[in-house]
Amino acid sequence: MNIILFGPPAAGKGTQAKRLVATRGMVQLSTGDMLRAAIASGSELGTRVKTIMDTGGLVSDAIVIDLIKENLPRAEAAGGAIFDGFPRTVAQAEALDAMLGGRGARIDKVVRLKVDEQGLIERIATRFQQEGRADDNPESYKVRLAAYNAQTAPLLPYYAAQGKLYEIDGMGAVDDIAARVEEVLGKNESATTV
Ligand SMILES: Nc1ncnc2c1ncn2[C@@H]1O[C@H](COP(=O)(O)OP(=O)(O)O)[C@@H](O)[C@H]1O
Repeated sequence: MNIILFGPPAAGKGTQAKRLVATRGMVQLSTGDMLRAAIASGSELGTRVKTIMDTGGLVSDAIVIDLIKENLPRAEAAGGAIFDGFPRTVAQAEALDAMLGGRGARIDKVVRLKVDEQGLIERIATRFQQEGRADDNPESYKVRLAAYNAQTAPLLPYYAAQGKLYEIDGMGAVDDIAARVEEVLGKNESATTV
């Protein structure tokens, strides 16, 4: 099973992805983690993306599509991928469909974590204090939220049209949200339609 965890920045996608890695043995494919690893390693790619990431912009589709492509075989071997922070544009979603299709696979479900904006702002302030991620500062976070609304939110009708979109309440305790995700993954009935 291949799934996408969907939602605005700081919605809790990474936290839920890690739970699914632990409970289901799936592989988390987080383009944000891959890009941060590239920066930490001091690679040429890392140097190229650092400023864009720190200021909250999106890196180019070609870069993140390549990162996903490199990692698909590993997820396939484990029996499934959890896409976290990818796709973020319609072009990325189309490339993902093509890449999976070429391997005889597909996205099975898209789980949207619905969160309120005030909740996100509080989360990000806490995470900035705890983890010190450069792009969690208030200015960059505003840019990330704007990028989500302009470029990523249009993926909701894209996946709804494919009958793959499931929406859950992303507010509350991590365990409660994890239970909602599990419920959706176990479901056979039809997804949200728009
Ligand atoms: N799929 C992607 N397309 C473009 N840029 C990306 C993508 N994934 C990650 N990035 C870059 O990495 C940053 C951090 O992403 P991520 O770790 O997913 O954090 P969050 O979900 O908290 O915003 C993004 O703001 C963007 O600059």
